[in-house]
Amino acid sequence: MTIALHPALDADLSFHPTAFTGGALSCHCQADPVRVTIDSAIAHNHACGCTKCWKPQGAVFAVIGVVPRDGVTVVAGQEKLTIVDQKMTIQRHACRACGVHMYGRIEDPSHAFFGLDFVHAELLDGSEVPPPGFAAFVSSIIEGGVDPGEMNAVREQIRRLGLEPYDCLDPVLMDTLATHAFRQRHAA
Ligand SMILES: N[C@@H](CCC(=O)N[C@@H](CS)C(=O)NCC(=O)O)C(=O)O
Ligand SMILES: [Zn+2]
Ligand SMILES: [Zn+2]
Repeated sequence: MTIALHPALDADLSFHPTAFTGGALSCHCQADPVRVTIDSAIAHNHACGCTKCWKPQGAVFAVIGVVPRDGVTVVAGQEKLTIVDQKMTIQRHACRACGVHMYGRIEDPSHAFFGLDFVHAELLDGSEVPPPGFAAFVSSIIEGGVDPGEMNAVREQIRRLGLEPYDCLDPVLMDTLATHAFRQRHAA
């Protein structure tokens, strides 16, 4: 049995790396979409199973990565944007009309990922997008409604795509968070 993980994961098992270095993201509104430009490649692109990240209809995973916030510019529809939950570490700026999250921003300067914005590559106009490198917050899909009995099959499905399923972030990002925490705790 296979389940619909995300269109980018379900459609093609052999992802094509790309030389993508920027472009424009559009929300799903037919009329007057919100548009956001990014001026760099997307790093750490991954699937995220948490309940907070935006997913397309029917998907249980989001696909999301990071870009430097200085290169993220809202070029149309600023008035349609709203912050989903001000209390979250990641302030997700979403289109009020269609619900798509255009970018997620960390405003706390002491956070390890301050300076990076989270974006969904699938919203880019017509460009090939970077392949996800791992699956994060996999167990969280249960909170989103997936039957816990399906988890072995889901993790197998992810591994068959050549991705490693993690229940938090991957070791590179977890080590970055831990290193930052150590340095903050032991700062002179
Ligand atoms: N189990 C929780 C996990 C939420 C979570 O921690 N999400 C991660 C990955 S996006 C995070 O960094 N969240 C910070 C935030 O949303 O501000 C859920 O599914 O809601
Ligand atoms: Zn919209
Ligand atoms: Zn998430």
